[in-house]
Amino acid sequence: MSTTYAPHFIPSKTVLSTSSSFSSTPLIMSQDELKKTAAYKAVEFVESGMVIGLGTGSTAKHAVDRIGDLIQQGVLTNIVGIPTSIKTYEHALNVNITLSDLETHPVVDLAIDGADEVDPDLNLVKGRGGALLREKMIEFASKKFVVIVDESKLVDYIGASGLAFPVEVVPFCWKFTAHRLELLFEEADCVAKIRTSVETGEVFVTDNGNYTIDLYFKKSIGDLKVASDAILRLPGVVEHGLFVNMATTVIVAGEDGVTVKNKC
Ligand SMILES: O=C[C@H](O)[C@H](O)[C@H](O)COP(=O)(O)O
Repeated sequence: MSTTYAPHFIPSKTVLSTSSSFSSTPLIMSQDELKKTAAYKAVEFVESGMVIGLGTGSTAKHAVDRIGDLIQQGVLTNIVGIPTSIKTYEHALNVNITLSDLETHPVVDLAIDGADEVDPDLNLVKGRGGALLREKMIEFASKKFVVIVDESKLVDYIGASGLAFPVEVVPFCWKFTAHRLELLFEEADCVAKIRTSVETGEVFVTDNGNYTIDLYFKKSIGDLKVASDAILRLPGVVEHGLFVNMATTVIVAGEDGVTVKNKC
C-alpha cells in the first residue's frame, strides 16, 4: 500500500542512506546537516494560514529558510512569522516571510526553535545565541512549540553539558546580580561570567539592551521549577534560559535518523 505525504514530508526514524537506492550504509552527516534535517521535519507541521514563531540560531535558521522556500513555491500561503530576534527578523525578511509581532498576533499557532540542552523530560536550556527573552515570550504564546536539535544537545540533566546557562539581566549593577546568582547556586558550585562579544570583546548587549550573565555549574541545580522561580525573584534579573515544561515536541536528528518526541 502506498502512502501520500505532503510535498515537504520527510519520513521520521529513517536512516539517511548514501544513495537513493536501498543501501544500508548510513551517511555520516555533519552537525549542520543534522540541524537542517530536524528543521525540515519541523516545518512539516506548518500549514497555510498559520502564525509561526520563528526561532533564532543556526538550527532555526534552516526552518526559516525552508518556510521561505515553501512560500515561494506556493506550497504554503498566508503565513505570518513572528521573529524571536532582530537577526531572525532580518533573515526572514530576506526570504520574503510576512512578519508581525505579538501585539498584532497575540496567539501563535506554532513556534519552531533550537535549544542548547534538552533533558529527558523535554525541559530546555536556551539563549546561548542571546535571544532567550523574546524566544520565551513568543514560545509561551504558542499553542505548539516544536524544538529542533541535533543529538549532541541531549543531556541527562539540565546543566550536564557544562556549557553556559544564560540569564538576561539589566546592566545596572550587573556584578552585584552576578554575585547573587553565584550565591543562589552555591551548592551547585556555580561560577557566573558576563558574556562578551566574540568579535569585539565588548560586553554583549541583547536585542533588549540588557546584558547576559552565563552561569556554569559543576553539580546539578536540583528541582528546575524551584531554580527557575528563585532566579526570577532576584531583582536585576529580566529572564533566564531555562524553559521548563514549554516544549510540546522535540525533533532530534542523529546518525540513526530523526526522532520525534512528544510531551506526554
Ligand atoms: O539564543 C539562542 C537560542 O536560544 C538558540 O535557539 C539556541 O542557542 C540554539 O542555537 P543553535 O541552533 O545555533 O545551536
